[in-house]
Amino acid sequence: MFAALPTGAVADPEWRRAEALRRALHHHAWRYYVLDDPEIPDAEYDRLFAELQAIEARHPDWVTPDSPTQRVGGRPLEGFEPVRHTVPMLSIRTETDTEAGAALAFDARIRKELALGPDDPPVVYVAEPKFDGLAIGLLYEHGLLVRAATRGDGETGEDVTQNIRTIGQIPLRLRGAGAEIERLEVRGEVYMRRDDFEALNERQRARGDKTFVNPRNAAAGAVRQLDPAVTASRPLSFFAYGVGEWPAALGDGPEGGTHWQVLQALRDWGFPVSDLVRRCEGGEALAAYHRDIGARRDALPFDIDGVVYKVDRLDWQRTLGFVTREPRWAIAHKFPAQEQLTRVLAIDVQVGRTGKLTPVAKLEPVFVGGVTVTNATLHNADEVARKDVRVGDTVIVRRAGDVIPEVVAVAPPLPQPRGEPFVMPSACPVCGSAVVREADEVDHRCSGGLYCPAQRKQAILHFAQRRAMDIEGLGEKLVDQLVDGNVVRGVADLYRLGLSSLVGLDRMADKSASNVLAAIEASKSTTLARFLFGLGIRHVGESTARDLARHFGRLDAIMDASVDDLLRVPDVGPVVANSIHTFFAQPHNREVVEQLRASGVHWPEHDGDAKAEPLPLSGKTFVLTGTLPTLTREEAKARIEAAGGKVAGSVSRKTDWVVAGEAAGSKLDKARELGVPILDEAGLIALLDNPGAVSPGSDSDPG
Ligand SMILES: NC(=O)c1ccc[n+]([C@@H]2O[C@H](COP(=O)([O-])OP(=O)(O)OC[C@H]3O[C@@H](n4cnc5c(N)ncnc54)[C@H](O)[C@@H]3O)[C@@H](O)[C@H]2O)c1
Ligand SMILES: [Zn+2]
Repeated sequence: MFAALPTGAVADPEWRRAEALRRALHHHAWRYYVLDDPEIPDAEYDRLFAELQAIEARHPDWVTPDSPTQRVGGRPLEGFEPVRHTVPMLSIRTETDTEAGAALAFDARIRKELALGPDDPPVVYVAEPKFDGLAIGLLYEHGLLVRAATRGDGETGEDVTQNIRTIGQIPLRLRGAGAEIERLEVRGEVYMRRDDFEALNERQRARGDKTFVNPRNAAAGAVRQLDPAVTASRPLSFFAYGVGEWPAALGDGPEGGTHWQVLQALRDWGFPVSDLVRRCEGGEALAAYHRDIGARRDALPFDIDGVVYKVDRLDWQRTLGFVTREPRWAIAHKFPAQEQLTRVLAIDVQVGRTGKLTPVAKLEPVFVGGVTVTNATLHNADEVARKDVRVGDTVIVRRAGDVIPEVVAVAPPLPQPRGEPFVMPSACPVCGSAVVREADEVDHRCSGGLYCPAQRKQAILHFAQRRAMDIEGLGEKLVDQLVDGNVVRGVADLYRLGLSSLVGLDRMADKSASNVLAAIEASKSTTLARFLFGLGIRHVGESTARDLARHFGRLDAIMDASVDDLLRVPDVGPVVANSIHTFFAQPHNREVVEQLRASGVHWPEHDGDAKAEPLPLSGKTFVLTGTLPTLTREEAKARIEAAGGKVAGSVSRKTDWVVAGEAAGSKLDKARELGVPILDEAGLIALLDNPGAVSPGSDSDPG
């Protein structure tokens, strides 16, 4: 026999859809509330939630008690002590319609529920930003913070007191009259400012760690840490917006008491209360508030996802009461979402003014944070690999405030088969020069600094600056015009400029044009150090340029120097040496240098310090121990130093020779242990007389 066929609701495709939605919403609520690591943007979650609500509204008998529409938040995490809320911490009914009409509809509903007639005065509301963070209940006894709890599932939260104590904006002791209240529970939002969030992610990125999706999840994750030291290391902020239990000491709440008074009291007691909160009379005023805050949203230092309207009179709040998971006297009126799903059409690489390569996702156009976005940054190659973003994937794009849109994560399901993993090109997509990535750096860079069109403006400004070629009058505005008008394509073109190409440019009279030309002409006579610095080779600042000029004396010697040759310059390490070598290995950079020389740029050259005969033992370190048969310590030291060597006090791996005499002690043992060559006096004299003959390794052990 077959099992009975499903009948009634179970066979209904809409019932099956509701089941699927419940399953999906449970999964995403778990990722969001329990793990602080959502897989889909809030807007997507809200869309699924609204769809389920609509089905449940048509079929009230299908509503299950565990339906996400009937519950608040998520289960508390194990590892925290559970805290039962005396007054439940609820959700707020969300109005996703971002048009002003939603405010009017809320006002109309409140008037109806309060049975107000057309002749009654407008209802007074308090309108507040809806901070995008994590709700916290703070319990104070006799003015002292005794417990802090998360919302959890609304009934039971997590005890996060130790973590909350690390947040400077949360008072540990209340001020003024607050100190006298026997028991007070303050509600508010822990959040992370946008700049703090960007800086935190920047640090994560630099360390090669996973970045946070948005400030809300970073804040929630920081509060729900088992180790308070981790919380303390994350920059968290706080706004208070209400009280749970109305303090018994204040009576039953003043007759005619208002939410506005509560906020003022919270301020007096030492809590940060947003100065964006307003009293509004009637629905039109709420709609105006929504528009006003919406227009200022991008400029705020923190994320908000909407505004909250609350009936001001506390007695009316009590009259209106609650439904399952939300109060009837408040509503959240949303703004356009700052995160959306879209598809990656391609991953391009952009070259910045300083040669930095940035992978950028080309997106299917998507409306996010109030604008249509078609490009979003992926920061660097490591970041693309860490997030594993590939062409064809669906991703979460975030655009908040003035921060450039960013791909924050790949969203499941992944397409099958997937695209190829992204690889950084080895040649600059703009100029074809070699792309390099230095040790300990996350960024890839184009090495064609002098030639690369992406870096033209920067290169010319650097070249012309006072400390380099000193071309007075060639500032940013003029360079912009010259490059944008295609009059100048690189530094070499400066020496081909004539009066006709300058006159007629914005703010270029005959006089200033001839001044600039004269300055360009005068710059032809320069020094090798200035010229080198002006080339804009990465890591070659003024002082390195001077060292290079002194050491090599001639430009050709520097251009042809090997990395080893470059390493002989004092203070030049491997990173700098490689950077110089790579720069001159680019044929295009060399061409520009030739063009500059051909236009008459010149400087005095000399043979360079490098060519002077080096002392035979320069760079060698000796350690003396024991009594030598004929030479005193001082004599031995003087003779070593005259040959360019150094005498050190203790033996290390950097020691080239130990010179040991009678009664040599621990230094000799150390030399043996490290395998440092050992000389007796005769060996030392032989070495001083003929440094080439004895090399480290051929030791003559006196013992
Ligand atoms: N991306 C996902 O997978 C996912 C999953 C679950 C939930 N969510 C998101 O979570 C939100 C739903 O959350 P909710 O039901 O927890 O409630 P809610 O965030 O919509 O509203 C209640 C909360 O608002 C906060 N709040 C901020 N400012 C306030 C103010 N001035 N006054 C009072 N409260 C204020 C409080 O923390 C309170 O707990 C939705 O935005 C939803 O998209 C996303
Ligand atoms: Zn380039």
